[in-house]
Amino acid sequence: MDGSQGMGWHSDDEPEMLPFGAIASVSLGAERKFVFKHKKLNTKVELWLAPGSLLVMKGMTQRHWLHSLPKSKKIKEPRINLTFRTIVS
Ligand SMILES: O=C(O)CCC(=O)C(=O)O
Ligand SMILES: [Fe+2]
Repeated sequence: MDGSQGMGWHSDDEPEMLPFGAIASVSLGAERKFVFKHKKLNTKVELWLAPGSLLVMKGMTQRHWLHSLPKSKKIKEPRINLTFRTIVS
């Protein structure tokens, strides 16, 4: 997807996911901004996900933080994200 698409604020805390399991995210293609927002504190952390980068979210990250991938009209190149999660049944 290019910069016309993004992902709104959420936590990766679906019921089928292993609680507090690590989530690994590989970015390919266009560099995109990724933002964390604390659920209670007025704190944001912004980072750029470069192509080939690996982002690991683990432990209490999903409990305490939301994250989003903001849209950007400036970004015309496509990006692919591969996210690895542990699913429990
Ligand atoms: O595209 C990304 O880097 C993040 C995607 C994401 O947050 C998700 O799939 O839950
Ligand atoms: Fe997510």
